Amino acid sequence: HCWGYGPSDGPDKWCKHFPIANGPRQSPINIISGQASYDSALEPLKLNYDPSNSTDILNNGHSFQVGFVDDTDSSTLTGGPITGTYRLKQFHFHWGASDYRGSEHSVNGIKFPCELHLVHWNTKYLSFGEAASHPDGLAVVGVFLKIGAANPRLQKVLDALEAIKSKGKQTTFSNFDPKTLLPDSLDYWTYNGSLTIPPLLESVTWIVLKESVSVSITQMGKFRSLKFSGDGEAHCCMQDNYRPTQPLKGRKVRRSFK
Ligand SMILES: Cc1c(Cl)c([N+](=O)[O-])nn1CC(=O)Nc1ccc(S(N)(=O)=O)cc1
Ligand SMILES: [Zn+2]
Repeated sequence: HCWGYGPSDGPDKWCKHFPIANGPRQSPINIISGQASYDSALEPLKLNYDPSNSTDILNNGHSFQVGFVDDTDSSTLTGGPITGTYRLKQFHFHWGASDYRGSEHSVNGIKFPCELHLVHWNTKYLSFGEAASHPDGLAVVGVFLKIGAANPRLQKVLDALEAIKSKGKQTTFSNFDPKTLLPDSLDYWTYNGSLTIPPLLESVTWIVLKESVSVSITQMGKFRSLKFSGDGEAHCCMQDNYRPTQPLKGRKVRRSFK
């Protein structure tokens, strides 16, 4: 990759190779709750995941992701602000070097230590890659993680990190239900945005949950024990892998809750 999160290849430099970085619908954004308008037409989110669809966990050099087979409609997102059926492709996280930063979205200027992204693609297109090039192609559900009690639902994911410390490492990861990572309430904010890492494609309907889930300081340490670097390269801790918030440029943020 010619991009990363360091001083020479980080978010402020991405526009050199990806001019869309300065586009009209970039993500993430700071959500100002008082300016988000309630839309009674927004439906409840419907997330139906089949745990047998989870396949692997991979350190891709900028985060780690859990992959899902997406050749049938067995793990889907419907309802919410979207029309049609979107299939789960993968989930991953962004986090900070300290507990005071790490999330990509912020709420009234508040950053969280970590943010989970569940990435889905619109089945009106033939594949994720095809969908990623259309304005209604992708839908990502964002969940904030807040420092508190250790989250037992995270433990299976964090235990698997031992096997994928460095870039390119991958191992099997089966029978995991990502629904267990979600908070009780599925109230959400939604807006039209983009991928938050290159190619920064403006094809994402963002669905950011209002309620956070907990993560302990020790569990945060596990995230930070990963490496951006590959085996044999100079060790570079995987942390601060988040993009700063981007200008709203006139976009409206809606909320599903009163
Ligand atoms: C761009 C692309 C294509 Cl096209 C394919 N593919 O398999 O065809 N894979 N990728 C990579 C990918 O998924 N990037 C991605 C970037 C940001 C996010 S985030 N943080 O949720 O905005 C989610 C995903
Ligand atoms: Zn992400």
